[in-house]
Amino acid sequence: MVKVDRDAAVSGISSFGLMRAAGHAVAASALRHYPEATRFVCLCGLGNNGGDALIAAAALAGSGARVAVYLMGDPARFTGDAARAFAAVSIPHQPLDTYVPTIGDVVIDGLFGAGLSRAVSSDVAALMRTVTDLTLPVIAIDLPSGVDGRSGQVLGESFQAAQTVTFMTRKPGHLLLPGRTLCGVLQVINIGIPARIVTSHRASLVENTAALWHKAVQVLDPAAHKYRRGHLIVFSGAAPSSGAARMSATAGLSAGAGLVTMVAPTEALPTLAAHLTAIMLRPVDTDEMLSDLVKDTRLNAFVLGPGFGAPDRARRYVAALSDRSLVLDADGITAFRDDPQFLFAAFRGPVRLVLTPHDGEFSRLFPDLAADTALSKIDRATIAAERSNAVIILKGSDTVISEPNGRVAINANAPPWLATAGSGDVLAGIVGAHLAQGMPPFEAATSAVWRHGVAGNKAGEGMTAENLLRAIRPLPRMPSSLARP
Ligand SMILES: NC(=O)C1=CN([C@@H]2O[C@H](COP(=O)(O)OP(=O)(O)OC[C@H]3O[C@@H](n4cnc5c(N)ncnc54)[C@H](O)[C@@H]3O)[C@@H](O)[C@H]2O)[C@@H](O)CC1
Ligand SMILES: Nc1ncnc2c1ncn2[C@@H]1O[C@H](COP(=O)(O)OP(=O)(O)O)[C@@H](O)[C@H]1O
Ligand SMILES: [K+]
Repeated sequence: MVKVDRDAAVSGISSFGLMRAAGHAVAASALRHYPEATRFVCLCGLGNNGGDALIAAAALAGSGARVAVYLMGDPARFTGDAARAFAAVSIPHQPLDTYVPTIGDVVIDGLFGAGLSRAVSSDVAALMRTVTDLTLPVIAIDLPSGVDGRSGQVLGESFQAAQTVTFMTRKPGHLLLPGRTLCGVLQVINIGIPARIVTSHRASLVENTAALWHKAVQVLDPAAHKYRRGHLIVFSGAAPSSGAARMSATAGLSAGAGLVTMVAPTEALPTLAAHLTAIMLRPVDTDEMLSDLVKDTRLNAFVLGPGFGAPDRARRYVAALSDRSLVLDADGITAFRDDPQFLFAAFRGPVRLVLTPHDGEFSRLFPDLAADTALSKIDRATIAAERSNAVIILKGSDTVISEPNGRVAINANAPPWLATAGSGDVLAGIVGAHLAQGMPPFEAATSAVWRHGVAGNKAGEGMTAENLLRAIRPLPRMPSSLARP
């Protein structure tokens, strides 16, 4: 946004005009959401976030509302547009430390926005806690103060906003946890910067929507046959833990792989056969049997890990699959905890590995990245993708998907009830189906995470992973079907 602002200024757009538009948008939101407020309390830092709050205060006062303004520091230190706003706005103001939060107040939070660079001071943190304890509604300008817009992390303490009004586009801190929750309801307001300037700086970090992958979705022509839709192989572990892989396989078939074969130890076949119908079975007990299997080049993609157990065997099988498209999940990831470099070295060259770790599994392959609290989830996924030469799906409610050349997507459509046993197995199967259909790994992964979220919303709260399987829907092939649930 700093670059966007700079280009907007170069193209002749008045930066003070943008601040005025921002402040008016905040005032409009305050009046719309809290017509019953006893008073609006505008808390102003000394940066442009405070400038926005001063404009909002003037607009609210101009509309007849009762307004109080508290400044964090000496107003002589205002510079640039914020100084101009201070000069233009003639509202009485008081020092921030004299503010006594009172029931009936609606707080307009203009302390810090994009410029937050260190933990908030202890007095500000104490004020934030008092406002939270009194459950006063907070309208955050750009970001709840205390939330780092780059990472979504809280620096010291933050407001819990009821509403957040941001400008032009969402930033990572609006989508990543805990920032996303602290924003409350997010409004993105166009303050008049041309879209071409915003998109020219979008760089490689985007929200995961159909725009990212719709062109890679397989189009079924009337002459399609099952082999054209891809043949997916899912590895099963021993019989008692074969449910996870069955869910991956069923998800793969529902997600559109033309054929799915489960490969399993002979002892597990009766159990699998009792549960499966459309999915084929093939016994593999030894490395020789596996090398026979993988001679078939029509097998387009493999999923290994859910319920697999057997770390030694997992490592040998993965080595035998290193020139194929592979989704490595769960036990398949954990199998490499003592020697992640072996895995990464095996998959050099064109990207063909998709890793689907939750945080725990991530820390087994990338312990240094997991331990580094200075890294955001985006940083961790990006470095991990470069290091492993794999597409990384770093799961959670704010799943981040990254690829080795630096593209990163943040997913935002997942409902919290996806946190249920087996839901990750379903995701692995969907990714496998997309790879089997020939989607490039990053597109296969991003579209699978999105589709998993749509299925979760469709299945609804209280769903189990079985319900999720039945809620898998076709992928949109047009960017116009972007609408998020
Ligand atoms: N295109 C846009 O997005 C626009 C953004 N505007 C506003 O401009 C804001 C960014 O303005 P600034 O860059 O001035 O940044 P801020 O207003 O967020 O704060 C910056 C100041 O606070 C200081 N600071 C940082 N962390 C601190 C801490 N923990 N304790 C005490 N002081 C701290 C910084 O040194 C800096 O002086 C946005 O968040 C938004 O509200 C608007 O004015 C209009 C246009
Ligand atoms: N709070 C949450 N909100 C939304 N999605 C979640 C949440 N917690 C987990 N998920 C998603 O649910 C899935 C869980 O996968 P995983 O942890 O591997 O579980 P399992 O091994 O039981 O299948 C992942 O896709 C993850 O992104
Ligand atoms: K703020």
